[in-house]
Amino acid sequence: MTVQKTSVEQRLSSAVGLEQVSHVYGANETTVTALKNVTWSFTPGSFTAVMGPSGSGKTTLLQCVAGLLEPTDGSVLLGEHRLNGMSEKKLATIRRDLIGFVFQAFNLIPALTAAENITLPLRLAHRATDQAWMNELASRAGIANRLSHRPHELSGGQQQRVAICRALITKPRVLCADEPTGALDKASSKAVLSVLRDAVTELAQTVIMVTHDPVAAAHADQVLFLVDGRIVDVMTAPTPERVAATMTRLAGED
Ligand SMILES: Nc1ncnc2c1ncn2[C@@H]1O[C@H](COP(=O)(O)OP(=O)(O)OP(=O)(O)O)[C@@H](O)[C@H]1O
Repeated sequence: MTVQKTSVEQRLSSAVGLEQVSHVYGANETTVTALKNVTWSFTPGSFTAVMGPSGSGKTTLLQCVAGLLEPTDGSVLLGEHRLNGMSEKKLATIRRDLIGFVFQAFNLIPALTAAENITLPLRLAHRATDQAWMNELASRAGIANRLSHRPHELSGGQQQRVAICRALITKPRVLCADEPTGALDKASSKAVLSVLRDAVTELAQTVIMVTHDPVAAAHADQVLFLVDGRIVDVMTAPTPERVAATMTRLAGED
């Protein structure tokens, strides 16, 4: 089954719209088609998990959404901005202002404190720090008493929460997270997922998270399932058991 949303209303009310997005890596006889005609609308203020077998195109999809990768075909719309064909300069500004990205490996700067890591995107953009916002984020993430620590003095879960604060400090419209709990134990994962959930529920963020973990996916409002570069199923109000059952079924069909 291929699930696609195409109505004009859905596109107009979307935080991110993908229209017939395809992506092919490589050239000539060594090409890999990672995404095939994906059309989807991510509703503002929603939490979406993206799942699928290894190599199904999840990271490629997330990178297209974040403007880190230009699809070989189709369009990516970030609200009113169409990313295709945009100059690298404009794209960099859009990424800086409208997108937050969280990686499995945290990617914090070791020599900077947690507070300095969080405010780095603002300093790079020559913007002042809104101290009240910084304090709110840090306290929501439960790291307010860790702000003067360097990354090596923090647990993995705390480092990921710093990374989420860093992604949210610019108040981006969309937060993209690529396996944010992939390197964390159960308790740290839970804490990180609750920060992402709060970002959606209380800060009206749009969160798109790639994960392999059915428990993590169950924190989302909906789960997109990718197989071979296509959305093949969508689940709303997911539970770990239903997500795991769908993954097992899809692996069997693969
Ligand atoms: N830079 C690249 N050059 C060539 N092929 C690539 C490149 N990046 C990804 N691919 C291929 O594109 C396909 C989709 O990759 P992608 O990383 O998006 O999948 P994924 O679902 O995120 O996988 P995983 O769960 O293993 O991280 C795979 O077949 C992969 O080998």
